[in-house]
Amino acid sequence: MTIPFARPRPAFPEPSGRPDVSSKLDLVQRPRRNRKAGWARELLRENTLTVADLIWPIFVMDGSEARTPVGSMPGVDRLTVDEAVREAARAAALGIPAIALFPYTDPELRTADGREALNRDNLVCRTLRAIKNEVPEIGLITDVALDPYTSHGHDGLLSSDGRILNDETVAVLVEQALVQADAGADIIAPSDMMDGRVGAIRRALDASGHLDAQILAYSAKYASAFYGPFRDAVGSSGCLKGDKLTYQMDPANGMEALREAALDIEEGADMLMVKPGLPYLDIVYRLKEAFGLPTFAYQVSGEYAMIEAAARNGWLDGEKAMMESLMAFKRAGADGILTYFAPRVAEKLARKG
Ligand SMILES: NCc1[nH]cc(CCC(=O)O)c1CC(=O)O
Ligand SMILES: [Mg+2]
Repeated sequence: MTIPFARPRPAFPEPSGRPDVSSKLDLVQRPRRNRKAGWARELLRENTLTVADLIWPIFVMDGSEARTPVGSMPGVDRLTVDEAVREAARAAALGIPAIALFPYTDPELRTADGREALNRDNLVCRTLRAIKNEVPEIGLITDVALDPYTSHGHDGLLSSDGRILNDETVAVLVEQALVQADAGADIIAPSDMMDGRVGAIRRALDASGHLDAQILAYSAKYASAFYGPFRDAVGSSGCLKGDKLTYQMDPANGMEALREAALDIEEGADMLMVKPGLPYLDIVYRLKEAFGLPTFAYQVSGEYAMIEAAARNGWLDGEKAMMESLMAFKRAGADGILTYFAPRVAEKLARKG
């Protein structure tokens, strides 16, 4: 049998008498040679993680000069707009290329139709304008989906018999995307998983002059338990009725991710996203291999929470686990990673020089 990447193995000679314990193995290849010292490991390393690989998701809330911790995400705070501007400036100074914004909407403003998503003065729009004004060099990504704004916590509109209405939802998402682009979003990221939304958003952006607004399509977004802490952060865990299984993907499916991504590319996606991250590295790899489009992975809230929880319990080395998890995304072919660790990683990489 020939083994790829290895030389054919000669048949072992018949044992003759007692084994000679002092004898050396007859090996031509000794892969450990290439790991013998730090300089050799550096020289031969196949992948690198740089600050340019990082996208930082942040949570914004109403008010001023305040931060409130997210209980299930130790180390992560919701930020008022002025604090978000300060953090954006810090991120830009560290070399983080882009920030993704997620709003904690006042529960009073949540409605069945999620109309606050279309308010040109909503939290996301105010944050976009403030950061664009003060930190114009950083890229701004906004999430297109209704869950931060709906009273039922779903990403789309709900019919009276409890179904998520696809085409009706897409019409609202198009408006939401336009409102975000008008307020200064550079990258529009639909995370709702409705069919046809990428094409509809692309056409509307083009028709309104936003030819340069990029679309980062959450093409393969799975119905995942790892979003739990995020739903706390944006305040939708309390109100979410039921589950998202009729629009987010089944964790058992891989081929379906290829079909979803192919459709989004046909419809005009500039970049693809896989979400969650670490449990779905096979999907990252397959999408990158199949399409070669810029492909991102989202190390989601639950992944962050698991590493932080174990680290804070002293069960693992948090810094090392953080770096290893991010390198794994690069090895799988990701062009970048959305991660709540972004500023910590950026600081660590900067210290290394
Ligand atoms: N459209 C909502 C959205 N956008 C990003 C996340 C999760 C991100 C995370 O867990 O960090 C979710 C949650 C969900 O689909 O319920
Ligand atoms: Mg789709």
